[in-house]
Amino acid sequence: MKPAANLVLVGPMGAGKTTLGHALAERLGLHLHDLDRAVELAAGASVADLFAREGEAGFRTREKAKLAELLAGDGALVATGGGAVLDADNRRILRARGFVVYLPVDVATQLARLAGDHTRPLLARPDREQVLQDLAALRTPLYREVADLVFDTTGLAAEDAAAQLADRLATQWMRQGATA
Ligand SMILES: Nc1ncnc2c1ncn2[C@@H]1O[C@H](COP(=O)(O)OP(=O)(O)OP(=O)(O)O)[C@@H](O)[C@H]1O
Ligand SMILES: O=C(O)C1=C[C@@H](O)[C@@H](O)[C@H](O)C1
Ligand SMILES: [Mg+2]
Repeated sequence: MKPAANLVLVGPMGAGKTTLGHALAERLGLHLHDLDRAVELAAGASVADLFAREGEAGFRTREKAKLAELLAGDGALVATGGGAVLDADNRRILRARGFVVYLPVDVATQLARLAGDHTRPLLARPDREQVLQDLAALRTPLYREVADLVFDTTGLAAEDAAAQLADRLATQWMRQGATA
């Protein structure tokens, strides 16, 4: 088993990485580093503004730099953005520096959860269902490639999911020696 480093949540938009991440942080007594939020704070601009100003490529460059920064030390809890796994260097660093939990979610659930959302530029179009299906086809293998644990939250409220995930981590991630 790889040595304990950082605990990282990956998965599609609306999987609950940020929401579950906050609930998990409270349970584990850790601070949640939300990658999207960290990029926004460093740039002084929202994800949507960065996409508009710099294109997706500009956002991905910022996301990559911030992910490397967050995973440079040990013991951090990080919620990534849905596209962080696209970059091969990111996947390498996730595997090397993180105990990675993949939160899968189906497209119908994503559509329902993100119905009123205007903060995710990739969904700022009418054919959201098709977009989410195309993203899933491309990205599901990448989430699987980096995952140490697949944790299905279907039917669970975020708080209950956090409680169950904390139990699973107690027998897996934390027993490897991570400080939580
Ligand atoms: N387990 C859950 N049950 C019900 N609703 C949830 C659950 N997890 C998240 N949600 C809701 O889904 C929406 C999106 O969740 P969240 O922002 O945590 O997704 P995310 O995985 O961080 O997405 P992104 O990749 O875009 O950052 C929020 O409104 C949140 O309240
Ligand atoms: O799935 C994605 O590519 C994205 C997810 C969000 O977390 C943000 O990082 C941004 O909206 C792009
Ligand atoms: Mg998020």
